[in-house]
Amino acid sequence: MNAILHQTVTSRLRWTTRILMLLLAVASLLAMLHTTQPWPQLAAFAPAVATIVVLSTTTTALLLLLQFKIQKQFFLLPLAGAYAIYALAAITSLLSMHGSPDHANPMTSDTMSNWGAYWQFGFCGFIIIAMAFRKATESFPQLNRIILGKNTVPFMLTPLLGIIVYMLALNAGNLFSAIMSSSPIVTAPLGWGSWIMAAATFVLVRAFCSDDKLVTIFLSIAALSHLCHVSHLLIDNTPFSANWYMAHLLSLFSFTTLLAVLILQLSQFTRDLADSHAYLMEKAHKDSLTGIYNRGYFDETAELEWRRAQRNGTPISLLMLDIDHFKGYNDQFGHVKGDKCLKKIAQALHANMQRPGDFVARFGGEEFVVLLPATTAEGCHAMAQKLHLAVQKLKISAGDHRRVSVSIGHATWNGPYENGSINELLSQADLALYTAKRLGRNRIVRYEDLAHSLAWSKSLFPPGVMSPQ
Ligand SMILES: Nc1nc2c(ncn2[C@@H]2O[C@H](COP(=O)(O)OP(=O)(O)OP(=O)(O)O)[C@@H](O)[C@H]2O)c(=O)[nH]1
Repeated sequence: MNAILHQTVTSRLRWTTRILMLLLAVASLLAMLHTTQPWPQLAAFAPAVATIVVLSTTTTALLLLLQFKIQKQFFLLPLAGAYAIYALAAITSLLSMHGSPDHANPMTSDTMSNWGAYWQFGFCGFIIIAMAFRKATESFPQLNRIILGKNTVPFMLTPLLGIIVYMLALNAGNLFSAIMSSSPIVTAPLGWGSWIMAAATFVLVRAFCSDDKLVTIFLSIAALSHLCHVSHLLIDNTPFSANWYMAHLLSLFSFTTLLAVLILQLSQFTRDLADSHAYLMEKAHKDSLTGIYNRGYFDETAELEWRRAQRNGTPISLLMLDIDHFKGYNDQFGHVKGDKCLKKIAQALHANMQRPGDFVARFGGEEFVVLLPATTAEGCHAMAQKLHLAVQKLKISAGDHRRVSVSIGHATWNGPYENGSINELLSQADLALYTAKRLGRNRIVRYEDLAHSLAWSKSLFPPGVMSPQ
């Protein structure tokens, strides 16, 4: 399957992304010029943004984990960790909103909460780790195999352990109140530390992975949006100011860009999977030479149709066709022409299947089987005549002014179903075919006629050979 994330982007997309990043930076700078300008107060804005961030980061983390499982690329794991950390932080932020929009943010106006600093550092830290792994595995792809071994589980637990230890240390063992605490504890230095971390993340994403892969491009946009977001929060976080709104909008942007690509990737995976499934089903059910259904498909479907007929109490018919003197044809014209002849006959038979449920399959060698659900013996006989004629109409020369012909035997089951099986019906049709061959070929024999002529059948079938009832 083609992984969109690792696809090289077209130069048009590369330039579009560069222009988009430039616009993002310019818009951010312009907004900074109107930092304190008050905007209409939308009380629901901050909770709405926090909710969207929770949903998008959680989904992104889950999709990245899914990608990791499919692609076995180790860097996707810390990347998922980065988004998981942000999801956790956004949930905390959402839970701690007590009517004041201040609490929607990791950083308050002039200070920054411990928790906010933790998530800013965690998010950026994990992205840097992911990029470092990506760079390393580019040069040493075998690293993926080593890392994906037994060490994966402890590695996955590390961020979780870090969060727990941090909370315990912070709040003397009271985990829940540590999560809910939004009181500004740490002052400006952590805010600046956070900004430096965001700036370093952007620079490293660009420097570590200056390739043109889709994942790099979108991570660059996400990292730049995040840097602008942190910058806005740091300058001024007065609720409902232009700056405050901009910071929130940027946070949305930074978390939805990668999500959009991941959703695109998922839809492509689903499409590829459906295509592969359809291709494999086709391969598994079709005969490679003639293109019609194979024996495996017949066995599966005939059993189902038998049970359906049993449930509905309707008749079911079966025809067996065999090309006459095909060995002689092969010997005379060669196997390549023999194959062509088989193909022509198979296609002619297939073209005459008109009712839904009717189908022809290659039973093996130069033998075909036709299943006719809900068809009486008379209907089946009419179908046999039609197929016999269809082969005659092909006018395939068998040499010496002869044409290739087929022998047909058919049988119909009218019940009681509990005393029979599809295999028994198959044996009856086979017996009728055998009789057609014994009687001189190029003809149709119905099993029901055999069954009514017991004396005849006894002479035809010596002891030990299955005879009609
Ligand atoms: N060209 C070709 N020949 C095949 C294929 N499958 C089976 N055959 C040939 O079909 C012939 C079947 O021969 P037999 O079973 O003796 O039957 P027949 O010569 O048709 O004689 P009757 O059925 O009694 O009329 C053999 O020569 C097989 O090699 C195939 O896929 N391609």
